[in-house]
Amino acid sequence: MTKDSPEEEGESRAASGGEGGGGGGKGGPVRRNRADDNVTILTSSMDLHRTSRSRASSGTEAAPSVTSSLEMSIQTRIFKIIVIGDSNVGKTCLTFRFTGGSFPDKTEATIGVDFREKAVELEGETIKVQVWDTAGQERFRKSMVEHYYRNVHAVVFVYDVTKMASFRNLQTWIEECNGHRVSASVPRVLVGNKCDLVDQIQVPSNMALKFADSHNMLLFETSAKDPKESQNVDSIFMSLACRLKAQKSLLYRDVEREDGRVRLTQETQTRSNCPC
Ligand SMILES: Nc1nc2c(ncn2[C@@H]2O[C@H](COP(=O)(O)OP(=O)(O)OP(=O)(O)O)[C@@H](O)[C@H]2O)c(=O)[nH]1
Ligand SMILES: [Mg+2]
Repeated sequence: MTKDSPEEEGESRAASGGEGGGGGGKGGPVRRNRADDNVTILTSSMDLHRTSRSRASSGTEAAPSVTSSLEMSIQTRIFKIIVIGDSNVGKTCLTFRFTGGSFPDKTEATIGVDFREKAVELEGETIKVQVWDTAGQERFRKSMVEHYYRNVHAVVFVYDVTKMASFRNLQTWIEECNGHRVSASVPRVLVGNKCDLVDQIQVPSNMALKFADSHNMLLFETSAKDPKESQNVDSIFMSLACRLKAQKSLLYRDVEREDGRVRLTQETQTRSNCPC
């Protein structure tokens, strides 16, 4: 289902793009990273709600309440992560598993985009991971593509391990991503989904790993369906959140009120103490 874009508020608080390189693709065995001990998942939500910042923005009333809302929202950075790939590879199920902790009974082709969000704690900082579950079918995505890539912080490319065509098409998805001026420094990961279908696997791990390495991406082979893989699915998003946190830290130096709206001035600084 297509919903209102949360971009405006995400852009205002999240670190723009990212720096420091993709950082993945170390070679060796397929990464099956487990969530870091320093990571705590606080809450999850299947719908993206308006945040305190945007509510504060609309009012012109008492400054103290605006200030306290801002103080709360300043503490919460948002990382926008988009999930891209062929239709039917399991993008909706993977994002559902991460944000909701379960496998959906039934899914329909995503139209436009579904937003899902989860608050996590990394080294004492609460961060909102905002997942954009995009449509794989061209007819359901063409009017949205610009929005997908705008101010994105990380990209998850998904293929179905039981469908070679979905793996071959990754090149096209990467080209689309590059064509939308997504910086090479924005972290990207590769996910082979549906590993529970062991008898039907068409894409060998070594082939996927080679591809991931050549594009400087980490590879995760997992299953949105298998509950035992739940932590591995979490690791996909948590590893990106860790890297983004390590790359940038936002400082809000100034709060101005302009024409009845609150405007935040932001500054970034590099950090290098990611626990992952
Ligand atoms: N066996 C198995 N089936 C899965 C898995 N993940 C998703 N599926 C199934 O694959 C089908 C497609 O899943 P979706 O998550 O809707 O696929 P999508 O990539 O979001 O598709 P679009 O929205 O059209 O782009 C559904 O029937 C899911 O039940 C998995 O890990 N294992
Ligand atoms: Mg979908």
